Amino acid sequence: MAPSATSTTLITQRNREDLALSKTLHGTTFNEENHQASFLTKLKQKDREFQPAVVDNYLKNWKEEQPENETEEAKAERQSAYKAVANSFYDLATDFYEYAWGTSFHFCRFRPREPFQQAMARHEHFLAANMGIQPSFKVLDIGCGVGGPAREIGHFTGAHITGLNNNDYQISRARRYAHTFGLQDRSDFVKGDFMNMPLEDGSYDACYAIEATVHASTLEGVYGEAYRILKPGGVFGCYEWVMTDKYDATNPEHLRIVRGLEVGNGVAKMMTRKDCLQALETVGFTVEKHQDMGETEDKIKWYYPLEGDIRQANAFWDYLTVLRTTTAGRAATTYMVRTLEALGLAAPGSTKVSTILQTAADSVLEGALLGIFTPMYFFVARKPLDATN
Ligand SMILES: CC(C)=CCC[C@@H](C)[C@H]1CC[C@H]2C3=C(CC[C@]12C)[C@@]1(C)CC[C@H](O)C[C@@H]1CC3
Repeated sequence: MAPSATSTTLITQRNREDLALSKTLHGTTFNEENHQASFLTKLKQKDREFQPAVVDNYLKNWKEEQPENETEEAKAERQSAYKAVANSFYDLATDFYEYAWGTSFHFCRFRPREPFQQAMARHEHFLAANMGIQPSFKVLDIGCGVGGPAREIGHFTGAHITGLNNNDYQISRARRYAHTFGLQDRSDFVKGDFMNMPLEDGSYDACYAIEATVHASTLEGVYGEAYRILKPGGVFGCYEWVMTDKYDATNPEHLRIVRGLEVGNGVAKMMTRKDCLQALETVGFTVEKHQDMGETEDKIKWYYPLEGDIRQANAFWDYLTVLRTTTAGRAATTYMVRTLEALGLAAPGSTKVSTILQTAADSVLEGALLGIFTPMYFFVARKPLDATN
């Protein structure tokens, strides 16, 4: 069902509030003329009172220190706050991501001697090719970040891409990048909640999500919306963040890693591989392909930039990427941010953000090394041709 008139008014009202909050936090860095500002300028320009409040509010979503002591009620409360969790996380983390990683916020596989940006693009092409995206297609990118994958897949396939995102700061950046890179005529960006998409039933030929639907409160909710907006016969492709079958929900060590994945990445609840396949089936998709792309014989593992194996870097820019993302590089960033904050050259709260991101990297790496986590559970699913909706 498309949203009713009352819910549309409510959505418009919330969107205005979100935008006002985002503009307050980012200060002048939200403005068009500061789009290209350096990371250091962005750290300095954030609102000095508002940023620490956003950080503290974000962390309050995990009140109980020991994950095994957390009540079902507390977990449910966080799940229902999924929107605020993800929105405040990306308000805080986006500048750090762009500084260290680029404009495509996901992991990828690597071939020997393959430069980082090329590998990232190949990962996006792999998804688009497996989905069979054609130039005539109308495609939705669910949780589009600042639009890196939408631009790459748009150029690669020739299709029209709509990016859907609930974070105003990221949407404004995605729109400006689309202009800079000449894709403004074949892309647009819509502000909205992917659990309640402001889009018509049966209006897209294809949709995809790259490491984004993990921010939903339930996978049935977001996959159900993907199903609704697709035309009969439409295709949904995804790289999903999930806990693998090796994950044991009674193991305190595993629970600690899950907690790190959640706090460090703006995730209200990590789901399992089984939850993912079950949700696709429940909402009516036919699963055509599914595979953990992280569990391969690849010589160079997808997590190498976080692990810090600088020998795998292949291009000049890769050395800079790896230097920023390794354990030492991450610690150096936090040290730099702490010093800048003490000198008044970075807004208060910046060091806490850097520390939250350290937790992200540590838990991603620990989960990967134990084989209990993958950020690239790949699937292609189809809405049946005879679906009535
Ligand atoms: C959050 C989700 C669902 C997906 C994003 C995946 C990755 C792009 C990020 C996961 C961990 C992130 C970290 C950084 C960049 C983006 C990620 C790799 C940093 C390297 C950014 C700079 C900080 O100083 C350290 C961060 C570590 C974690």
